[in-house]
Amino acid sequence: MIGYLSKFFYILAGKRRQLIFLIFFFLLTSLMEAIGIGLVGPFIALASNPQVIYQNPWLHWFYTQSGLQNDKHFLYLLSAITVGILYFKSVLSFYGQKYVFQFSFKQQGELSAKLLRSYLAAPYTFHLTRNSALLIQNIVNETDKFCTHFMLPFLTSLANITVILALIFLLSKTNLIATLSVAAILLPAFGSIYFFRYKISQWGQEASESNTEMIRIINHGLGGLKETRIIGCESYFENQMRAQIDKFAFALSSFQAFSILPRILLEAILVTFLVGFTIIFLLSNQNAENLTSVLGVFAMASIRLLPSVSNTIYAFGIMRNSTYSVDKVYHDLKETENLEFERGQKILDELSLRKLFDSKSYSRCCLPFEQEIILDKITYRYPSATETNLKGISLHIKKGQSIGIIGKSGAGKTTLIDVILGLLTPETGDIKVDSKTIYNDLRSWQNLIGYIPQSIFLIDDTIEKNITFGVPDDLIDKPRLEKAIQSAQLEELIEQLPDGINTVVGERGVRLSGGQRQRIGIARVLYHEREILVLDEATAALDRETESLVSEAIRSLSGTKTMIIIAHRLSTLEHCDRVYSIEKGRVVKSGSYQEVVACV
Ligand SMILES: Nc1ncnc2c1ncn2[C@@H]1O[C@H](COP(=O)(O)OP(=O)(O)OP(=O)(O)O)[C@@H](O)[C@H]1O
Repeated sequence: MIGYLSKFFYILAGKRRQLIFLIFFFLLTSLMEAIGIGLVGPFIALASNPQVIYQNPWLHWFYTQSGLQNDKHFLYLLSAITVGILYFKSVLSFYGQKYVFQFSFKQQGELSAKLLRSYLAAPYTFHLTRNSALLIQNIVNETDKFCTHFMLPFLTSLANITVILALIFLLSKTNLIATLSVAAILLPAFGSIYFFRYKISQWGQEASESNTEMIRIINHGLGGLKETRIIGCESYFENQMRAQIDKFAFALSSFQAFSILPRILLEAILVTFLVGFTIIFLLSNQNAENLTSVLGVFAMASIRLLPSVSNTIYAFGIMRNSTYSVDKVYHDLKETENLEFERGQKILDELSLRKLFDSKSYSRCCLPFEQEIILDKITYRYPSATETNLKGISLHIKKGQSIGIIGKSGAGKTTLIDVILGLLTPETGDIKVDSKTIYNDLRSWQNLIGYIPQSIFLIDDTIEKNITFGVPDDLIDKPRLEKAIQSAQLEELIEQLPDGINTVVGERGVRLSGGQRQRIGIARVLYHEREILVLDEATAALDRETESLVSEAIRSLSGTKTMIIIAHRLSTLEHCDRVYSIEKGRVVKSGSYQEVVACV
């Protein structure tokens, strides 16, 4: 558990001051509680025999200090102090608990945001090996488990443990043998958690894994709804889901059933002990007055001790059950932090983002680009690939030029584009802009680029938000938006829609045709007015007529923009200044459109 606590403190880095404050707060409330309960014993003894004032040196001292002349008045004063302290403690512990809840749930939100940020900043290769269901599970469920099933029980058990220690100390002052007996009863209950610790962790892991699997199955079934419906395999996904639900239910119910066991045992053993203690006390003919006061303290202590102990045992169980979540959150934060550091890639803060989208300061966010881009002997191999995917590729692109890249399926065109976009880092070779490597400041290089992939990603929002993608509302440039819509041949479509540019396109743009989605992607890149345009089969989804109109719009940019275009339809590359033909990760031919295409 100590190892998990160090992970816990790593995850909560920067919050140590609040944690220390909380721990002190709990110590204070426990102290108040101990004093309150400690006063109950003398109070009962005093009520049944006022002579105790003169027998007990503490009470006698207090009595003389109070200046009261009457035993009864002293009893009233003592009862008022006892009740007052308990009320004060109750108010204090209410606010303490409230603060703990506020702290925990705030941390959950911050942790989810921190994880999302880490995933967004992580290298592209990180995402090539991770299923998004796993990331969703980590951001939403594991952070929830970390906060509500690890941090919250940890903090409340700190409070409970201080109460337990204070009460045991109090008991030991009253009757040492009885205290040792209580300790002997409590130890096996704590021991049961220790004994079953691996099983408890395993149940937690199984529940988490089936949760991830459930998200994955839902993604598959609903994500490919058309295919699912036509093939008729709905029950295939349903059965997969049921299998995971069974696993999840088994893991959760096993843990829940186990976690109440110590509490039930503890209650039974403690009651047996109290009854046994009373009988032994009576049989040994001890003073009944002593018994009343000792039992009074014991009864109060049991009322408070029993819930504290069973809550602590329950909390330990829950924490143990959530260690898998702590591991996952810790692992991903640590891994992405290292990767981010290695790559020097950073996420723009609010101010830099606004600068980037503000046309007045845009150029200051970019790498200076006046002459040329040089790709110098780029080699790249995917982490899971056995063969090198790009083998010493060199390209030379002058500012304002358009180059075309052709090649059979699997030749390495998209891989090359991903290297140019800065998503994949080459094993050897360099990309230079005006003789400066882009790898010293990848973000400034990416700020120069506009990208249109084979299939455009649309958010479930309005057409306007999809075109201006990521631009804060107050920075949306309306005339620029109109111009982009016009150039991407979207005017007619928008006019037909009842809500025009404010029409919501649906998840991944389901309410639009493939060609319309692609044109929104083209409008997006035109709106952002980047210096370099990278088009990966950008017009492939368009019909011939729209394609020629859109291609015309793109072509009209040649000379002003630098373009890197991948196309299967060779006619799309006709206007390119230079065409490169790629085969098995190598440039096999380059030259003018006529020189290269004539050989294909
Ligand atoms: N994530 C990956 N991990 C391992 N290998 C990959 C990965 N992505 C692509 N590859 C391999 O890299 C090679 C080049 O793929 P790439 O997608 O660049 O080809 P392409 O020329 O763009 O093909 P297409 O025209 O069909 O899109 C292929 O052999 C492919 O199997």
